[in-house]
Amino acid sequence: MAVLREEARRCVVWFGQPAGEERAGLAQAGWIVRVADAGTQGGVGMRNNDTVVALADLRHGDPATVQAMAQLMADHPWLPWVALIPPDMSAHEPLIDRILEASIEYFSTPVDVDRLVEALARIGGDEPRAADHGDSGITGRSAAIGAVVASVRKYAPVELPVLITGETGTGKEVAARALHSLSARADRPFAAINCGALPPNLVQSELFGHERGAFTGANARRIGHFETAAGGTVFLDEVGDLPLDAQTSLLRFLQEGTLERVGSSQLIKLDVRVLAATHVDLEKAVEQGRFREDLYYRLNVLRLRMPPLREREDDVVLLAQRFLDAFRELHPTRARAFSASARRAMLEFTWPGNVRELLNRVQRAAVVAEDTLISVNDLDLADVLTKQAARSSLGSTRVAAERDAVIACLRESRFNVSECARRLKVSRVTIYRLCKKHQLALDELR
Ligand SMILES: Nc1ncnc2c1ncn2[C@@H]1O[C@H](COP(=O)(O)OP(=O)(O)OP(=O)(O)O)[C@@H](O)[C@H]1O
Repeated sequence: MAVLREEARRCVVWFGQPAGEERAGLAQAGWIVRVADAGTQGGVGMRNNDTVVALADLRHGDPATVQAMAQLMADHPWLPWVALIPPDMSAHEPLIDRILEASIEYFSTPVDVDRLVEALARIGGDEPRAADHGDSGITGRSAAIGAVVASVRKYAPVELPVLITGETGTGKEVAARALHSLSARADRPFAAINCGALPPNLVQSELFGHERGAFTGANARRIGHFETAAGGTVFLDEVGDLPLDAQTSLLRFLQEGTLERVGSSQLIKLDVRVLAATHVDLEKAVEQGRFREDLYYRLNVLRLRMPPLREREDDVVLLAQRFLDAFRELHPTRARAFSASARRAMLEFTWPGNVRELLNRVQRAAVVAEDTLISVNDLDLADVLTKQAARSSLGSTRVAAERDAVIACLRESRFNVSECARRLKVSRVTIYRLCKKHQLALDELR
């Protein structure tokens, strides 16, 4: 029996009246515009697999429509909102404040339609599944992760080592698994070994195995990770932590495809692809004599750099929502999505622990959240917004100081622009530019 699947659509629920040009721009980018008004109750014709973004067009903020927006917000708290704000918008009513607080992006009117389309693509996704990169298992829609996936697809079928670099928690192991699963070795074993976690005296035997009686306590023959992964892939995480004797054995394996178990002189031929990762600077380790230069060149044939999360702004909220959805499948929680300030804080934060830290914070927030929306406090990121506010007030203090300095100097120079420019050691053009920037009319100042 044929199974009919409804195609996913992208809809903007527009509270207000889109101009012809706005409607056409969105339609061209593949968005269906549904105009909503005071009569719109709860249901706005969304289907489960549709991507929906709500738009508060405050050019037409009549109280009944604002009320309908607030109702939709209450019924569907996880809906993302954007707001269009007219330049002459007067004092806020509490309902409008709530809408602005819930909005991820604001646009002053007249609207720059290209920017609006870009924002909607960011919020709602370019294509319904663009974030999954097919079968690679790597999630993200940022340009940086797109470049990683392109390299992974190129490197996967090539039988050469790949050196994966990147800060802790950036997904180096995820990338290694993708290289394996997209290679011809996909149905053979994948062994991930954290070299830094192995006791130095046991590294050789863990990797390459040992014979019975090879050392005190070796009561039986043991097969190492390389032999266990025969035909497949070995991923050596923190390869810079390998002791020098293990580096020598690894180099021989890469050059000749053979290994010796500890306590044996018999050469074993093996087909294993080696992937390695490091979060430390291996070049420096080579300079300091802690890492063999010849091994470094062997491992570094193909190089993959995993970008830190702070360079993947477009992925942060997407990954957070994925982690929350995965958590919801396994555990009971009220949380379904993130508040607007939580999203802002996630975008502002620099994520020193990268994707792993994001995963941990989201899981913790899902446990402590008492609402359907995860708040900035649930994520323990309230400080981030406080610092941002302090920075922006510092910015506005600087602007005010610049304005005051220009006015004072103009007064002292009896409004002679050339004299003022000389005193401030800038050009006359700069004085005119500053007057324009701070909306200072020379005639009115006199
Ligand atoms: N693109 C991604 N999509 C989904 N989950 C990801 C992604 N990247 C990383 N993760 C998750 O983040 C966590 C850390 O990833 P991973 O262990 O691959 O990082 P790493 O760079 O190898 O870290 P370390 O340097 O500490 O070994 C894992 O739980 C992983 O599943």
